[in-house]
Amino acid sequence: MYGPIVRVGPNELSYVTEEAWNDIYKTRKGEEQLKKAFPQTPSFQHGLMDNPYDDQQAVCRKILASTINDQAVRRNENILHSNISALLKHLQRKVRDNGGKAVLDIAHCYECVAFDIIGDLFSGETFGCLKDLELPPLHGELVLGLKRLAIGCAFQTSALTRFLFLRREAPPLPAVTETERRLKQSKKSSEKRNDNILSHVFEDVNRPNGIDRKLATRLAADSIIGGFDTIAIAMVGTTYFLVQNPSKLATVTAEIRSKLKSKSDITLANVNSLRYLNAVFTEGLRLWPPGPETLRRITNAQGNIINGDLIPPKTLVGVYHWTAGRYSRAWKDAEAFVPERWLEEGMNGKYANDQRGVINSFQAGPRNCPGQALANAEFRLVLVTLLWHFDIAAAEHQLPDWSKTKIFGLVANKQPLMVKITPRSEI
Ligand code: HEM
Repeated sequence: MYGPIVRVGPNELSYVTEEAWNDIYKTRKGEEQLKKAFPQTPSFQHGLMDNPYDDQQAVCRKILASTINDQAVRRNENILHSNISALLKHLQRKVRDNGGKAVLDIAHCYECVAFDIIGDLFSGETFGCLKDLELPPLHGELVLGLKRLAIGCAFQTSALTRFLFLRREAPPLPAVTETERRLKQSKKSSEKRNDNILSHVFEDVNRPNGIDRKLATRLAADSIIGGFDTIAIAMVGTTYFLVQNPSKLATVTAEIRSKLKSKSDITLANVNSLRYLNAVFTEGLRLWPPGPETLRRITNAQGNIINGDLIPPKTLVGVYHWTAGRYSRAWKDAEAFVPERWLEEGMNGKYANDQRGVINSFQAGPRNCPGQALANAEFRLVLVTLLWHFDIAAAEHQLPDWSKTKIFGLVANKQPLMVKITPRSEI
């Protein structure tokens, strides 16, 4: 068993402590923030996620965050509902066509709905996934992009690999190409709905001292990169743990159906108050973080105090989400799915000694996730809609053990999740 600080590479430390979150990711008065360690290729256009400059990052963040924050999500709640309804119709048809029950890959369904929602919020055009429940090639290209990023991060760590692999121009990111395509299209279209991410980001370009077009394109693209798959992964992981733990599934289903009497009660305001569901979400993220590895930071030129020690300059440091969520010295029953540990009864009882602060699923500090409100809303609305309409169960008696899943940098290897769905009997 390793301790909470592990040297995971010649120049890299991994931490699992609450203090490390503060020291690595938060801003300290009068001190420069620790920079993100991202692969740097010549003339690469930074957006938000990979922006190494504190001042530019803060400007970009303000612009993007205003398009996906709580208010923006509430204003666009109808977009979430219309896409979720499209998914629901597919599920209902499959059940009807199969004599009252269907076995399907729910992971694929989640990927389709999440991709269409982000497309719709982005510029008012979905990716068409929910038409025939099919993902376009762009989805695979985006996943590949994240894998390439993981390889780039590894190459960044040594002078030799930097010289060999990172001195050439990087090919355009698929999300940027898609953003440029949509920009052209929106110029041609006469029917514009301006309350979308792309329009809001480009509004800034036209302001005095606004950001330039190249940066705006890359910034808008970051919302696709950050939002196209993260929520789907959170939903798949959580559904896996729910069908693996039928008593927890029964508890959350009962909460949903008892609090929301009719279909029209499935609203953002109502689902936010479901306390067991909230605990399910948090626990799902603990065991199945969408970015399981870490986004490293690099210590400053004079070094930094981290977890009480002075760490030399230019050392890579980070908290690995997967490791922190499953660290058995921080969690009782670390590998078990126990939403109760996030509820008062668990916090004051059996799980009182859990070190909840060793995870921050949406990160901490000035570079935490600006998509949190959207993730919270979408996760809840999709899961609630599914469990309100259907009884679900694992299709196989013996579920594969996902704790052995291979992790490739920022992405865990995807696998299908076959579930059996039947209409809830009382409807
Ligand atoms: C369950 C869903 C999600 C999780 C768990 C998640 C998690 C995270 C985490 C951990 C970071 C920090 C990365 C770092 O270390 O620097 C981050 C950053 C970011 N996320 Fe999310 N995210 C989710 C959904 C979304 C969505 C839906 C969007 C956009 C629509 C989004 C956009 C971003 C962006 C743009 C950043 C970079 C922020 C910055 O550097 O200032 N995320 N996210």
